[in-house]
Amino acid sequence: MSIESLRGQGRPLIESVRAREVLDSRGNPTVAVAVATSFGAVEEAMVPSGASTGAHEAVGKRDGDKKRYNGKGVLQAVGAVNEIIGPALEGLDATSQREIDRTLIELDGTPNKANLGANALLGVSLAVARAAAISLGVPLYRYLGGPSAATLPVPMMNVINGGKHAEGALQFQECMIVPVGAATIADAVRCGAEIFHTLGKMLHDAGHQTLVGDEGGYAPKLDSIDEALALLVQTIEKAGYRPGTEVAIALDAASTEFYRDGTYWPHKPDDHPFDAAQMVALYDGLCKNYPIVSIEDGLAEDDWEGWQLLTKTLGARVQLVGDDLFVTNVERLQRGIREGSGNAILVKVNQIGTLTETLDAVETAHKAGYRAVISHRSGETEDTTISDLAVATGAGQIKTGSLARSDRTAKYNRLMAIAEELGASTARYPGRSAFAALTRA
Ligand SMILES: C=C(OP(=O)(O)O)C(=O)O
Ligand SMILES: [Mg+2]
Repeated sequence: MSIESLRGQGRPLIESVRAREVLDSRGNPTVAVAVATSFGAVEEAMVPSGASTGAHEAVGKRDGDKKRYNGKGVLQAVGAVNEIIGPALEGLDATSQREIDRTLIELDGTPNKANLGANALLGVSLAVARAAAISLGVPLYRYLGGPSAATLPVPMMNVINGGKHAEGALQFQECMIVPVGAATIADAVRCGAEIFHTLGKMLHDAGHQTLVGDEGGYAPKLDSIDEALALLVQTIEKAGYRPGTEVAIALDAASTEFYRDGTYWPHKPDDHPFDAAQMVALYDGLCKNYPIVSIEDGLAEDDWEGWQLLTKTLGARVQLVGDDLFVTNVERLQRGIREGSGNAILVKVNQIGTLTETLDAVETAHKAGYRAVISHRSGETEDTTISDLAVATGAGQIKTGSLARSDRTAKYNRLMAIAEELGASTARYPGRSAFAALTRA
């Protein structure tokens, strides 16, 4: 028997691929895909969706039929999986993820995956990986990351929601707490929950409403980012932690959302406009006054020049994360690396649409000395694949919302389960070192 004929033997083959429509955390429809293998494994993945989406993201397919889910139905994407993608993958080795993702990209045939839909492709790509892992009897993080998958991520927990994720609140989209002083992921989660509840009480006592936004953080009507940050520092102290040393702060300005005609409007729509240099000065001031370790989308998605200035000014001291700027896209990331824009990438699986392209983005970042932060979307599901992905890639950081709403806590709970499975002597929690500058290759 030749080596060729042996290839594939003993491997789990894809027997069926089935998609269906399910609800996400905003009550909008999204795609769920189940993959069955010849080893008897059946695993499902669900696709998230963003609200402050970047212009350069891969495009998920929505039906546009106003009579179903106000035009947001995903039956076309479901049909693409059941009628086109599934039949093309049946019989393939489920462990050949790179070949499968290439097939998905070719079947779609467009640069932004608008033809079959990035939601259709991603659901299949993730479900294949999940089914392959279960078929081989290994957890997903180990299947994807091998023996080096032992680093739990430091979470950036979004406790104050603004921008597009909460009505009438701050322009800045996310104010996050970062438990850099915790010893384990379980300690980090407990610390986050304690601060979250303390914040709720402080907001209530100050007469603010304590309803939560899309990512489970509070959404008080605060006048300025300064007010939000001062409140966070006070809350961290009140909860019994030292701001900066034990719990740091991270921001996602999501500034593309308040960028119009070449200027930024970081305060209120009727306040005065800022140019990029003024925005950089604003961040410089905030970083001097508050223990900020990370700023995401400080400038807009196509303001490459502004990003260079931001990086020159703050890049040695602060993590500068490109979300809408890089959209988990290797080509855009490579431009940023060449030009010195940012020093970290936010990694969202549905921005690019396949697992291997996501892994390539993380690898490209790490090789260039950029950090990678694995991230949820504002519209999520109970799917916890990103928790495994964070451990598999050794990214060291995750952004997955607040300590309320089960679409967010599912990710934290999965991380704690992974840590327990690895065991205390194996699981690493990098703490502050997750934010130390990587050496450039
Ligand atoms: C998670 C985010 O929000 P969305 O999913 O709405 O893009 C983000 O901007 O980082
Ligand atoms: Mg963002």
